[in-house]
Amino acid sequence: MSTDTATAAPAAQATAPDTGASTQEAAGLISDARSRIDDLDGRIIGLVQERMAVSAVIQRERMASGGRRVNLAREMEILAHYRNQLGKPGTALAMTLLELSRGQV
Ligand SMILES: O=C(O)C(=O)C[C@]1(C(=O)O)C=C[C@@H](O)C=C1
Repeated sequence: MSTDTATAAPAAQATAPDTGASTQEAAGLISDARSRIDDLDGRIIGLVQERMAVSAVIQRERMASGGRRVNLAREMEILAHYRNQLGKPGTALAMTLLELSRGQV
């Protein structure tokens, strides 16, 4: 077994997430930005879960009153909103949100 320092990474390198950067400065910036992204993703997931809960209330109320789970006209509005704000990938995002909120149709 080799104890060569070239192959034995220092503890800090072994535990730090791989940023792909080749300077400490860049690695620090990337790590900070990744923390912000992790925070944003946590908030986005929380908002998606909140959206799902609100959607469930609407669907339950509509079905209890004799309506259908799905309202296609409303879904068209939502798809257009996301497409207008985010471009074509926005449509796919809205479709995913709708599937999470009301299941597959
Ligand atoms: O707005 C409604 O009527 C809903 O039921 C909510 C919602 C949505 O999650 O946005 C879910 C299902 C419908 O097909 C349309 C929209």
